[in-house]
Amino acid sequence: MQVLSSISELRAAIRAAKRENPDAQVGFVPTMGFLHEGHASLLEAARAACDVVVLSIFVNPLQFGPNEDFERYPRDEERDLALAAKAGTDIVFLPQVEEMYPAPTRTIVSVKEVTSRLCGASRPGHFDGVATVVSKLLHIVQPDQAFFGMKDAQQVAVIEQMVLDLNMPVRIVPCPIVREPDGLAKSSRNVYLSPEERAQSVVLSQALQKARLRFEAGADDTTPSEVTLLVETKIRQAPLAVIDYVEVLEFPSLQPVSSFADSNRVIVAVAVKFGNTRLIDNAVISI
Ligand SMILES: Nc1ncnc2c1ncn2[C@@H]1O[C@H](COP(=O)(O)OP(=O)(O)OP(=O)(O)O)[C@@H](O)[C@H]1O
Ligand SMILES: CC(C)(CO)[C@@H](O)C(=O)[O-]
Ligand code: BAL
Repeated sequence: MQVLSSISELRAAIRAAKRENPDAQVGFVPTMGFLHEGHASLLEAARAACDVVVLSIFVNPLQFGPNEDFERYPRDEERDLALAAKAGTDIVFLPQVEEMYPAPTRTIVSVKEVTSRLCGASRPGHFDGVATVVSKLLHIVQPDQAFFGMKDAQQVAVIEQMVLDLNMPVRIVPCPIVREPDGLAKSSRNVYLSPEERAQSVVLSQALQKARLRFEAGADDTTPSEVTLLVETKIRQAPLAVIDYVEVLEFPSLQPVSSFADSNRVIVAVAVKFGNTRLIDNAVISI
């Protein structure tokens, strides 16, 4: 496995791999590091579908708000490289901030409408930062396929819209959410939780499970506000949970649903704070 920190070295390595096999399919997994089984599942999906697997680890300052956790975001390069190697990665791109942003960027990629709700509303500017860095990374790596986790379902919708609108020649592959045995979605930020918060964080997945069961019992005789209330009531059973949002929207447009009779696919999306730690989770349900 090659570990590279400059854009020129990375481009040379990908060119060399393509010289060796001109038909090589390049798979790309962008991350912010502190890798866990969720990231490993993306690398394994890339390994299964592609000949060359490229992983990027970059904590992107552009997507963090002024009062967010950029400085304290967990980092562990040695552990990340061991996990990446085990998952079959060929090339790891580990740039410093100065390599990605040698000067203040004057070009921002801003995706409209799909960013107006959920994390787009709670974290102003966040998706401009994500779309800009993902656009840069896609231009640098030029993969055939790029793999993203559905834990960040709005991010998947944003990137799919960007790739469509800007005619980027890459296939976006959404991958399922990997969970802890008790249901909590794996996330680098889970390490911030105190033991008490960790125990209570299980309400997110339990609340989404309740929503799933409600749809299974019959989508025709429920409403978005009833599902929202069901989910909020379950989350409020955790005394330390502070709800940021609970929303039921059409997926992937992320626009409001008036009645389930008119929708094929909806997302029940939640963001909940435990102390300073903000967790997100969702269920995408076909009706
Ligand atoms: N539990 C998971 N299952 C599947 N994919 C995941 C999971 N967690 C993260 N990913 C995916 O890994 C990629 C990189 O995400 P990132 O490095 O931000 O990890 P994270 O654990 O989501 O961190 P954070 O704590 O910032 O939410 C994204 O496409 C993300 O959706
Ligand atoms: C896609 C991404 C690597 C861009 O910084 C980040 O938003 C993430 O880890 O999901
Ligand atoms: N996984 C999304 C990256 C972020 O929270 O900034």
